[in-house]
Amino acid sequence: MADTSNGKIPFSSFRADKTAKICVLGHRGLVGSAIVRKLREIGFTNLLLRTHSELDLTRQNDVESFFASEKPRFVILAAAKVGGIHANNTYPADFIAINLQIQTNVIDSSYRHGVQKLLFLGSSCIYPKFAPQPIPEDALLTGPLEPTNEWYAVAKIAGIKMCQAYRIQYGWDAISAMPTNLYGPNDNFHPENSHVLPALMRRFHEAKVNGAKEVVVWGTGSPLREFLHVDDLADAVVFLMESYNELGHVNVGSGKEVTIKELAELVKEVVGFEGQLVWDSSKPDGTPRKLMDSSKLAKLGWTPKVSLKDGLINTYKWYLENVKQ
Ligand SMILES: NC(=O)C1=CN([C@@H]2O[C@H](COP(=O)(O)OP(=O)(O)OC[C@H]3O[C@@H](n4cnc5c(N)ncnc54)[C@H](OP(=O)(O)O)[C@@H]3O)[C@@H](O)[C@H]2O)C=CC1
Ligand SMILES: C[C@H]1O[C@H](OP(=O)(O)OP(=O)(O)OC[C@H]2O[C@@H](n3cnc4c(=O)[nH]c(N)nc43)[C@H](O)[C@@H]2O)[C@@H](O)[C@@H](O)C1=O
Repeated sequence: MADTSNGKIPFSSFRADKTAKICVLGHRGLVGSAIVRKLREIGFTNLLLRTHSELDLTRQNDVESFFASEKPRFVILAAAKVGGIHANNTYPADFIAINLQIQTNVIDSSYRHGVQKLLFLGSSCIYPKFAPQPIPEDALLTGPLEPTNEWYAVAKIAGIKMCQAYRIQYGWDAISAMPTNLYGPNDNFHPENSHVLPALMRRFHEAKVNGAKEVVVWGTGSPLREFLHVDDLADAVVFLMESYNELGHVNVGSGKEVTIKELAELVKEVVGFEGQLVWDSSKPDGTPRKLMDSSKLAKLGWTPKVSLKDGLINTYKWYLENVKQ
């Protein structure tokens, strides 16, 4: 593996010691659970995990005591207040305050208690609403944000900047990954507060079971979105922990985009719903397009594996086995 260090922080292998204590925060969520699966699959044996009720990451003193006593070597921060367009638009205070609290507490305590490397997860919504497409990393802070998720985006931008500031001031190895829209096992299938893909999977499934003739889909169907299976994201996170230790954040996308209408048709087919789609244009479309430029990650040597069709089939199987009543 090539030495990708920036010359300031010594580069050391993440995979070398499978007994290293790795703290994955948010391990029961979509992303955290996939990262735990991946780490276990490649042989890590000393994972440090806490549920939200065991450790509320918004509580500074509790986070401080946790890091002081546990002293993990690596931290992957996948705990956050997360939701789809409706949740982001309806609970702006929660999205900015909870995310700022969690990430500030975790990043600062990790640094002060000797964590060797931390990975922070942002989101493609950090970029301006009308960023150039595909969106390169340096489009950050070049224009106004999409209003439906600006509160969450501002918190995530602060997280990236905090990692950069600690690297610059203290020479500490904190890196940030920016995933595109994700989906897979352990997603949130809430009817209103979830993201589009799990929301539609549940709605089409319930319509099929109940013999409904129509399913309502939000917005106009014209926005374009890029989807990445969460197992690919987990693989990319491990790859970045192993091979990246520079200042700039890194986009993680599939490179493939679909309109919401195309996505709805695909989910409908996978679920086997045979009725009609009805578009509710009173609901927001959000940003018109957000395809990320993931060439930086590709040049480092990582590419995704799971196609959207296969990922949908795998996720619906998981849904049938784990979620439906
Ligand atoms: N889902 C997506 O499409 C995308 C996600 N991301 C990023 O990936 C990360 C993980 O997202 P995702 O897995 O989808 O989110 P989930 O909502 O599935 O999981 C979030 C996890 O964080 C935990 N959590 C929330 N608040 C607290 C708290 N105060 N203290 C302790 N734990 C807490 C949750 O526990 P509990 O449920 O018990 O509250 C849950 O386990 C986030 O940073 C998100 O921004 C980035 C791009 C796209
Ligand atoms: C990951 C990302 O997720 C959010 O941004 P978003 O991409 O707009 O996310 P979304 O999945 O909620 O919607 C995508 C599109 O799909 C349409 N849509 C149709 N029908 C449903 C539906 O039933 N539910 C939802 N949620 N959307 C629907 C919806 O109107 C929109 O046009 C941000 O929170 C942001 O913070 C963020 O990081």
